[in-house]
Amino acid sequence: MAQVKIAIQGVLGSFHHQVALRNFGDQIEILDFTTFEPVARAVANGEADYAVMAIENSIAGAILPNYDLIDRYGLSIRDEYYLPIGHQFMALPGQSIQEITEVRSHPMALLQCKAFFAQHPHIQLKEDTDTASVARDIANGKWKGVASIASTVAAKIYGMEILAQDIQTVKSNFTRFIILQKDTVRPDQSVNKASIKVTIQNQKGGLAKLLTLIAENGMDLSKIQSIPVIEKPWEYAFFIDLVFGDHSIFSDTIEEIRTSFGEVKIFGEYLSRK
Ligand SMILES: O=C(O)C(=O)C[C@]1(C(=O)O)C=C[C@@H](O)C=C1
Repeated sequence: MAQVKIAIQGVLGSFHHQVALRNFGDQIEILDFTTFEPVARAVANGEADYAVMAIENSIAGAILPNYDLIDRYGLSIRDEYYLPIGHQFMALPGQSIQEITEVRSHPMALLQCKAFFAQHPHIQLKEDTDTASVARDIANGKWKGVASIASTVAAKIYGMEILAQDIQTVKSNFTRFIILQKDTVRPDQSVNKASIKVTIQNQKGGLAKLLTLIAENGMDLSKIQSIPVIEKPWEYAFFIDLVFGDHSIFSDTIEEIRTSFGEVKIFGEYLSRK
């Protein structure tokens, strides 16, 4: 039987890879890419069945460009996954932290460890494609003086020594990933979360009106993110996550938003995994 193809950003041992395994099991084919855009494209053109995509982190915040990718490539959200993230500071075995002059990692990983590097100003920070690929490159190139921030799994795979454990600024650190597919997911009535996009013309009290409508319908707004509408300078679209108890209340709310604001795009209706 053909294996399910999952597109991810990052290599074996990256956090995306770990979510793909936890969500789909190990009988999968991984299509790995160095950036997020080809991940979205692979799902849109049918090369991959699903994508795993990080969307926000509890320390570093939202990965804004990914909202735009979901929108532009017309992808649907079928599920979400919250992965606890522990960042390990690792290098070739036998070195001390004092001997490390450079650390390379994914920009989101570097952001999550800002406090640690403030205490080690002799280490230069460099952005790279993903956490695990740097561990792999250090191992292959036998680079001394260079470290990576990656997972314990990546340290094991690439034979790195962990010099400092769990260096993220706050120990309890989570990244929320979404699982994407090309076709619209047909939700059943048990779903209790939805991701939508509403565009509001710049009018007095527009956003307040939208938020009031959501609150008055008893919906829990779990996330709101404004993204500029690039063709129309200074106009914004709002990406909103709603959590609800009753699906019919969600449907009614969407109708009310459509009546007041025009187009509402639904990216997906799924189960909240928080
Ligand atoms: O570099 C990795 O290992 C990734 O999977 C990327 C990524 C991200 O995009 O945020 C995933 C989780 C962590 O927040 C840090 C990096």
